[in-house]
Amino acid sequence: MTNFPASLLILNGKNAGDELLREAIYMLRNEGVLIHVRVTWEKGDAERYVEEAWRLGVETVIAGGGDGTINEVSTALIQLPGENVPVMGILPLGTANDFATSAGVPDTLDKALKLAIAGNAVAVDIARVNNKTCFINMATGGFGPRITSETPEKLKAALGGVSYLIHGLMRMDTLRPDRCEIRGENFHWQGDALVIGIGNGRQAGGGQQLCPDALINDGLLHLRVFTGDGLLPAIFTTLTQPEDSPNIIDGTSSWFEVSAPHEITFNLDGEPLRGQSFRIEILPNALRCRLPPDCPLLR
Ligand SMILES: Nc1ncnc2c1ncn2[C@@H]1O[C@H](COP(=O)(O)OP(=O)(O)OP(=O)(O)O)[C@@H](O)[C@H]1O
Ligand SMILES: [Mg+2]
Repeated sequence: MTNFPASLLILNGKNAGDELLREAIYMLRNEGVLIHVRVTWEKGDAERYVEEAWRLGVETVIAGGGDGTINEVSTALIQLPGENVPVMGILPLGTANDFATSAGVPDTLDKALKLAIAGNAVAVDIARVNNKTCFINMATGGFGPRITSETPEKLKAALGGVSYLIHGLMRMDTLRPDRCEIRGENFHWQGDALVIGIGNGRQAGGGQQLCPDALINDGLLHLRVFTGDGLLPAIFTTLTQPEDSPNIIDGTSSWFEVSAPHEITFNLDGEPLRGQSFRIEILPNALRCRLPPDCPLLR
């Protein structure tokens, strides 16, 4: 184990009291593995710790948290200059962990830690919105003020992944289709959209496979639009039997432009972004990530 590359674990503060994790880290250190640990308190902390990791020269920065933590760590990593940019490892400790789950990252602490520290590093894509905000997993968009707001923290803490489903049902009444226009390479669609999913990865919202064919190293974004008149039964059929649904538009492109006469809220790996026009582009091979050898998201 002493030959394992040095790591810095960025632990989302929500998980700071995890005693099993503390034991696992001490055990690794006893075996000679160099692993620093930093704990976040709010947005922005992860970015500073990524810079520190880079200055320390560690080979791996481990994102210990959920999709939001992975988002912050990966976004900060792609901004680092030079050649010695650390690789990203993933320790799934969030509520939904959509990216980690769909990537096949083990959900047991020991296995996930081993993979994060010493797994095979693969170049993966990241998506950038309006030249600024990034997402590594998925952007989901919809109309209505509350549709993509984050599941309340208390509900998440009490119910875990199920809370997304419940919260989703609670806010169904706010779902309403609205006009929008979407362009991409060889792609143009205009109509009434209910939900828009643009994926680098495949699933969001605690297991909803919005872009089932997406790969994180194909240089492409996968688009799925749920169209229709906003009747709830339609979206349930659509989610359960997508192949039979007339309410689905699919597309792939290295970029998409979405514009609408009314405000859309996009949820980028769990963080909201509102606006009327979005340009989303893929940045191919933007960072390296330690993933399982049989990762279903790799081509
Ligand atoms: N100490 C802390 N306490 C509460 N929130 C924190 C803390 N540190 C960072 N955050 C915030 O946590 C959010 C990211 O949480 P993350 O997505 O990792 O977990 P999650 O939402 O529970 O999991 P998932 O997104 O997989 O469902 C960010 O908005 C970040 O600013
Ligand atoms: Mg989150």
